[in-house]
Amino acid sequence: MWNAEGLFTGWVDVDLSAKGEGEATKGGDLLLDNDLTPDVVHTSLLKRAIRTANIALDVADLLWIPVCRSWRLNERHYGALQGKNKAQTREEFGEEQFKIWRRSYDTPPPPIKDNDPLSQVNDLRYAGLPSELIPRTECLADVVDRLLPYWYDAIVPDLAAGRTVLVAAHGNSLRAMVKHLDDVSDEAITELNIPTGIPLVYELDDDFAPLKRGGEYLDPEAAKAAIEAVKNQGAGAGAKAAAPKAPVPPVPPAQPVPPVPPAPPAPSGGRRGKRKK
Ligand SMILES: O=C(O)[C@@H](CO)OP(=O)(O)O
Repeated sequence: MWNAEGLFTGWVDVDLSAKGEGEATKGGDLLLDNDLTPDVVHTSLLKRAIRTANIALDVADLLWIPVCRSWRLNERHYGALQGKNKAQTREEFGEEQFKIWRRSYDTPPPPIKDNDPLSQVNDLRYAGLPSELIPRTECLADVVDRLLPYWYDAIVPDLAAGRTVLVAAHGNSLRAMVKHLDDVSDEAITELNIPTGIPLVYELDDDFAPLKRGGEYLDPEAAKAAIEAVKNQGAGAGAKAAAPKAPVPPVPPAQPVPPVPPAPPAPSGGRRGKRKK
């Protein structure tokens, strides 16, 4: 629902829109059409992933399969940007900062305050977690760090037992998973976007490495268009102004340097510095 409204979502438990329900139904059809029969499903603790899985599995008549849920599959925590409008944020802070917050590997958005109504510190579903494990913001590197224990301890054992595993998660938590699977560099991952609702299939070898790098979308044409749409989220009026047909105004010779947008407060958590692959 917040994708439709152009808002940063992160750990806020926003529901599926009618469009999202339609995508999930199509996802179930694609599983059926491709004879893909998951033996087990892993989801985040967020209802948009849980409902996506349920709708798709219902279509495939597989609602009965075992389910595991974990906060480690949750969307990347968007810190103080949660609930903010993407286009407005891009306009206020500029294209570069906007892209850094959305897609950089190791720069998290400013942290959310614990007393912010969109903070998750008092959310019942994380009551069993030590407070320091509940993110106040995350960069993608932080997501890789919290996702990998789940990959090794929960998903790999299912794969090792020969099971077909369905993972229903989120654009950025799945970017973290793909980064691990395909061994994508910290630079290259900034250009990777994962769309909603289109199953992405990885066949893995005995070492749980992909037989085909990048996997395979079950509807490659729809995926291509949807990837572009995700990439351009928040582009709004700026994108229209930059469209090829728009005349490019000449730059006057003595153009004053525009003021640098204010730097966000230093994040309290999150990973900084370069990480090895
Ligand atoms: O808002 C979010 O949580 C994510 C996923 O919808 O958006 P983005 O693609 O901007 O990282």
